[in-house]
Amino acid sequence: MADFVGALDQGTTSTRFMIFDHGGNEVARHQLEHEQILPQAGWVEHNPTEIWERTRAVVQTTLNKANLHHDDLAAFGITNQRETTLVWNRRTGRPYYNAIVWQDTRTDRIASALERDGRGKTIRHRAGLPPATYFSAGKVQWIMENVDGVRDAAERGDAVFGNMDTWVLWNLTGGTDGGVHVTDVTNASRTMLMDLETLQWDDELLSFFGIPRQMLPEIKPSSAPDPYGVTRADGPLGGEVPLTGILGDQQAATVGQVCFSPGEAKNTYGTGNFLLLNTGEELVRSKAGMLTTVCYKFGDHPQVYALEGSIAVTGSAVQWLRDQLGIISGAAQSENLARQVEDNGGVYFVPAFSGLFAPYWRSDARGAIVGLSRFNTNAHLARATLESICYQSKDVVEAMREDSGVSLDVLKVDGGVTANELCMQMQADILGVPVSRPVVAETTALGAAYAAGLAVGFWNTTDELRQNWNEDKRWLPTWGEEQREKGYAGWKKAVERTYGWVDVD
Ligand SMILES: Nc1ncnc2c1ncn2[C@@H]1O[C@H](COP(=O)(O)OP(=O)(O)O)[C@@H](O)[C@H]1O
Ligand SMILES: O=P(O)(O)OC[C@H](O)CO
Repeated sequence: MADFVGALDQGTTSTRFMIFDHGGNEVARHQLEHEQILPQAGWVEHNPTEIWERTRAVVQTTLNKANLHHDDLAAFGITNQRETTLVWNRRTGRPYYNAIVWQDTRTDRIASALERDGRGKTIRHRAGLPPATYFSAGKVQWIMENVDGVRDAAERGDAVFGNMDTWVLWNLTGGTDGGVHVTDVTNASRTMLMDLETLQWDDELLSFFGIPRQMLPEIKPSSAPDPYGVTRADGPLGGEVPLTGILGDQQAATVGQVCFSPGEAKNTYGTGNFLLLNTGEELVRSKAGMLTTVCYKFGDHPQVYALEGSIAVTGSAVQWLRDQLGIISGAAQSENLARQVEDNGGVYFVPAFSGLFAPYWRSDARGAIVGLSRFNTNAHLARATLESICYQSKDVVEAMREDSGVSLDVLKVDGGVTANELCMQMQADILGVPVSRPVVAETTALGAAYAAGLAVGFWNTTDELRQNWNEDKRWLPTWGEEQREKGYAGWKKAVERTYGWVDVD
């Protein structure tokens, strides 16, 4: 058996390829950003051709950096930004429209109609998701209604739908020349089209959005001993490697953090934040604004479910300070700027750029900075931005406790923002719970590598994977209860100020 496993992480801001050894250690990586296309307020798109080109480039460069070849890889795993929606022509390989990103709010009318006319109740029960702009089905409907020729092509069987896992897999396995059209259960569970119990596309859900079944990829397990396909020899790997793992990126991070037992949770801090709690084989239906989602399904083993608190804007609020306001020149500088002041100076920033996701699900909310006085500076705003990441996480931890009865005794964290030591200290203070970061912070790619490697016997059991997890750093709470309650009360008041800002009806 080859000595390494490769994993592609096609994320919201960048695409990276990483190679891991048997101990779960990183051997090499390369990463490239892609353009965020913002055609109008609330719209976010990616160019799928650019994403495929970036994929080719990162795979080739990583192999070159490590001086490895395709036959050094026992398996290839894919993880991806979830929900982001693409429709392309299976004969020409050409996309009909840019990929509509999960953060995009153009489908707010579609989502609010679902809620008004009662279909939302069926979607909540069957798909485990609230009707919101976030998920794929409304985006497919929008493309069919607004892009010439797509509906006819879909009915003829020419136009196909996929999230980014499916797009990358289709291209890696051959594109118009034999590409496979497949997704995994975790990605399918984010479309609003899959029945969470049967793990199959559901005809009634499809009819809500007018989506013909032949547009959809085949749903497979997240770890597939019978491979989805092999990389084509004239592709970026230059040879055949079995493609045996696919996980949506947040489920991948849960696997990379070895949260294999019910009650174990992780919080990933990237463009947005995503807290997932493993609920085992039990499908827990949320009453507190969490999503029910498939956590993973390894081969023939029963599927494992999770409760998820999805937050749309966290790291991207830091990017906003950099790109739109220009008050920092890089994300890391947010820490230095925020350290210039002792506290938020009364300022709260609710970055509801895409409405509010969990646990509020308010598509009528928009961002607000409140509590300003003449005393405040950029440093207070930087601090309020980092605090907003932590307060939004507290909101979902509270909701999770309500749904599951689980009180976390430690929060496992990962993702780009966890490099920010001040933010992690604030998180421990605001939650009143220790925060723990692992040595291998790239848990998303690692989780996809684990799924792919388990399928081919590179790793044999989840217990073996647990041995690979080691703590890098732990932050302990320093605030008293009174300070914590006062700070949180201010946050809750600020959140209320964002409601009803846009009219979605
Ligand atoms: N030191 C830092 N402090 C605060 N935010 C950071 C820092 N470093 C990176 N980020 C934020 O982390 C995000 C990138 O994290 P990453 O895990 O790569 O995200 P994604 O997988 O969503 O592309 C960006 O939004 C960036 O603003
Ligand atoms: O690409 P990320 O890390 O921002 O994750 C995006 C999520 O999968 C959206 O649901």
